[in-house]
Amino acid sequence: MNILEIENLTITHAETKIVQSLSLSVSKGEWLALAGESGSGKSVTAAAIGGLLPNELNISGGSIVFDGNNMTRLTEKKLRAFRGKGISYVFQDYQGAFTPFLKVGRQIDEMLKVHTSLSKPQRKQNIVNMLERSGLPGERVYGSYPSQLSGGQLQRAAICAAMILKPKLLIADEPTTALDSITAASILRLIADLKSETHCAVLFITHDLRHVKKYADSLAVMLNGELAESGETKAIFENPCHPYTQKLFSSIPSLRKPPKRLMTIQR
Ligand SMILES: Nc1ncnc2c1ncn2[C@@H]1O[C@H](COP(=O)(O)OP(=O)(O)OP(=O)(O)O)[C@@H](O)[C@H]1O
Repeated sequence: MNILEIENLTITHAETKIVQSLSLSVSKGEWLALAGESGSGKSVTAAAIGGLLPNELNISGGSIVFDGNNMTRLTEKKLRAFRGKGISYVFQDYQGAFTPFLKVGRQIDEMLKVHTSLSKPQRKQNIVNMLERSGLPGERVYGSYPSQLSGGQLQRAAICAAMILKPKLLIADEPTTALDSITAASILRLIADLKSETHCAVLFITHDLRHVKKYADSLAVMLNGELAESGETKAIFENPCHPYTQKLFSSIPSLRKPPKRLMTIQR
C-alpha cells in the first residue's frame, strides 16, 4: 500500500510552472531517491508534501495523498498535526533545524510534549536514549546549545528530532551535502538503521548517486519540473532510458576503478 501518492502535481510561481504534472508514489517502508538537475523542483515538491511551500508558490493542480489524506485540501492546523508525527523532515541546513538560544534537549522535548502524554522524566529518558542510539553522548548533547555541537553531531541530533515520534515518512532533503564524506556516510547509515527499526518510508533528495545505488529501493529523476524517469533503482542503473538519466550516470565518479595510466610529473 502506498503511504504517499502524488498525482499530476503542478506548482506555480506567478505564471511560471515550477513543477509540472508530477506523479510519484512511495509505498510503506520504501526508500525512494529523488535526483535530478539543480532547480528541477525536488525541494519544492518535498516542501509541498508537508504543506511547507512558501506563500509565493501555489499548488495549481493535482493531488498529494499522504496516508489516505489529501494534503492539498487540509488547513494549516491539520497540516501541522501531520508534521512531526506523520511526516518529518531533515534538511541540508542542520544549523536551521534548531533555534540557537535553546538547548537541544529542550527543543526535542517540545515535540514529545505536544504529541505524547509522557511525563517529563520519561521524555528525557526517551530523548537521551535516542541520542545515544544515534551515536551521540546523550546527556551532554541533551544539555548543549546547538553552537556547542559539530556539524555532524547537529545533523545526528536533527535526525533524532525527526525520528523520535516514529513518523511514517521521513523526507530528507540533501541531508549530507554540507558534511564531509565520512560523516555523510555515517549519517546515511544512521537513517538506514532508523528506517529499518521504525519501518518508515524515506523520500531522499540527493545529488550523490552512489548513495542512491546503495540505499534506495527506487529512483525518480526530475528534469525541468517534470519526471524524466522513475522505477526500481537496480533496473534504472542497469538500463537508464532517458538521455538525462544516462548523462547523470556517466558523471558518477568511480571510486573503484583507478585510471589505467597515472600521469607522472617530470623533474
Ligand atoms: N520561493 C520561491 N520563489 C520563486 N521561485 C522559487 C522559490 N523556491 C524555488 N523556486 C524556483 O523553483 C525551481 C525549483 O527549485 P527547487 O529548490 O525545488 O530545485 P531543486 O531541484 O531542489 O534544486 P537543487 O538540487 O539545486 O536544490 C527553481 O527554478 C527555483 O528557482
